[in-house]
Amino acid sequence: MKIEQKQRQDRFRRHAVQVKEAQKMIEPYIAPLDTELVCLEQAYGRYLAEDIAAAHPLPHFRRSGMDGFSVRTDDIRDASSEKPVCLKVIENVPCGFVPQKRLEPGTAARTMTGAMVSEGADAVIRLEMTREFEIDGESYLSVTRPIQPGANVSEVGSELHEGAVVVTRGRTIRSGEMAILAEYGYHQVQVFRSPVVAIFSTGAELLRVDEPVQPGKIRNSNAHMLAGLVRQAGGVPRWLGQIGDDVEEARIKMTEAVNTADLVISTGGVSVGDYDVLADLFLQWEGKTLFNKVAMRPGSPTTAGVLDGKICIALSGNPGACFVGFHLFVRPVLLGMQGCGETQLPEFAAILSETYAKPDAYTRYVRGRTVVSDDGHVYVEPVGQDKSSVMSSIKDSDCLICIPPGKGGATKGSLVTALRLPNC
Ligand SMILES: Nc1nc2c(c(=O)[nH]1)N[C@H]1C(S)=C(S)[C@@H](COP(=O)(O)OP(=O)(O)OC[C@H]3O[C@@H](n4cnc5c(N)ncnc54)[C@H](O)[C@@H]3O)O[C@H]1N2
Ligand code: MOO
Ligand SMILES: [Mg+2]
Repeated sequence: MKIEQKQRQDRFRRHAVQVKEAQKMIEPYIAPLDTELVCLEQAYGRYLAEDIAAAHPLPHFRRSGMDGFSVRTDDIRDASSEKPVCLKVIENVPCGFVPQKRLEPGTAARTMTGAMVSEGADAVIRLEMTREFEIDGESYLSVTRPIQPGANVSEVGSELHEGAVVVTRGRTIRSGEMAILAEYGYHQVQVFRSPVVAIFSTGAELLRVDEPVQPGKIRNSNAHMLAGLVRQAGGVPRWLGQIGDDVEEARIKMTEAVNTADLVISTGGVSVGDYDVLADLFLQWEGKTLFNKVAMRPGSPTTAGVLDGKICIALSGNPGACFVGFHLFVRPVLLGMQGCGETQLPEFAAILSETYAKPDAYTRYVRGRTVVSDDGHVYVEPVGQDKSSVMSSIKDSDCLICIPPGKGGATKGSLVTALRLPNC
């Protein structure tokens, strides 16, 4: 039998692994990258490489929650409109200042929101609940009702106690984390290095974006979609260009990719067609092929392997399949390389808003949109054309609806599982 013929038969003879099984096959090769120190301004979107513990309690002083007066609630326990209580104002405490005097019975201090509550005080009464007046150049206030001890005072450590772990290693730094890091004085922070992801595309039909459209040819949309998806997952895309349908060219490109990146993704050429050169490469390369078929649609010919310790994921050329394959297989690797524990897309249960009749032997990941009804029920609806070759509906999806394998598809009103897509 000629080599070529044998190869073709090998290409047809594929064992489809389940999605979870395929993910597990990649897992042993995922390792967190080294770490680096970046300044806080550059830290947004990066993944923390250290636990952040509260170096001091928060707040670290007794803080007023209102513009008002620090008072001793005992002093005003019996205050009423008929019998107002008068307190002498002994000092004025703006934000950022330390009160100089302790409150003795019958006194109060003017204390603004965010300022330190005076010693001896156990509450802050709001300005609106008091009437101020002067006698002989001295300030007083009159109070006509009592307030609860602790009112409008944030006690030391009431938000965070000293030593509490506030942000854990592997967490993405977003606005809330930025705030905590700033509060605790992290002008620099240790983060995981961003994985460099080599991307190359195969296909003689591919045009660059700046080339005029030609009969039979298409512009390379996958490469740009993937660059966006890689960025979204914290990676740095490294575009290695597009190659024709030549297995030797693919071999050279794969070697270059492995030598210059932490992770490799390619698009196209993984099915059983005459020019599916990546499929051929994975049958005769020096690397270890992990799987070359997954029991899913779109993206069943998605292939993965390891070369020189680097994970190489060959995504399908069909844009819908490329998109789904990225989320199920590439994104978890990228997140794992950045120390993130939660690498899979979050699952949620929802009601299918219309029947999805297309049956399949494999699980389908249908591009969908989430809608919350007025009565609070969560629905998911397919976002229009769902063929693997359709690209234009990708932008409208915020989830992937999982349609289980079987003859019937899934009917309107049935409960389905969906995977939440990150903001792509
Ligand atoms: N006889 C069979 N044919 C096909 C099978 C099969 O089992 N038996 N599987 C089908 C399935 S499922 C899929 S998915 C596709 C997979 O195709 P490939 O991954 O080999 O991708 P290509 O053949 O290179 O291209 C497919 C399609 O996608 C377009 N494409 C390719 N690259 C890009 C790009 N960078 N940007 C935009 N569009 C791209 C390409 O022009 C083709 O139209 O195979 C089925 N066939
Ligand atoms: O598995 Mo393919 O991606 O359905 O079309
Ligand atoms: Mg093909």
